[in-house]
Amino acid sequence: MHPGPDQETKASEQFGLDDRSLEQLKEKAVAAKGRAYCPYSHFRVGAALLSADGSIIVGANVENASYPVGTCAERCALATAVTGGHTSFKALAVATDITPSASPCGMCRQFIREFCSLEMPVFMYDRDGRVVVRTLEKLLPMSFGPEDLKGAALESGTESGTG
Ligand SMILES: O=c1ccn([C@H]2C[C@H](O)[C@@H](CO)O2)c(=O)[nH]1
Ligand SMILES: [Zn+2]
Repeated sequence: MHPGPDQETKASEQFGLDDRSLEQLKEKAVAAKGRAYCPYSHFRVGAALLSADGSIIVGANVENASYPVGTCAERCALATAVTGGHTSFKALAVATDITPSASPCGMCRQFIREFCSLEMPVFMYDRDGRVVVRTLEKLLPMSFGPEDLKGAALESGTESGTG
């Protein structure tokens, strides 16, 4: 079976997204892939975030001569979105040139967890535009997030953060 547009439509319905927004999100993730700076791995990744206000913020992987310093497309997009004032997100799309599609690395999953709900869908597009979609909860089960720290602060009476 070819999991093409049919599966996308189902996913958009399942997650309450309109088809047009999802199509734009995919197009922008694929376009962002073209902006990747990856002279070391030659592995292009594009990411696009759908903000609650309907705008789309993109990112791509940006590598470095000191290899570990490079950053992934997902964290690039999120940092850009957050510093642009976006605090709530409806979906994330990631695009690569491989098949089957790649999924966000562990570091990115935790980074996404900080700002996005566990129900948020992550659409992963392969080189042919085929998509696999999973919720953040599915990608990062039993996760640790901001509310866990709040619980600790309340218990010890240090919620002001001043010690
Ligand atoms: O989901 C992923 C996986 C990898 N990369 C980047 C990191 C590095 O620049 C290159 C190879 O790992 O791909 C991403 O941006 N996102
Ligand atoms: Zn990553």
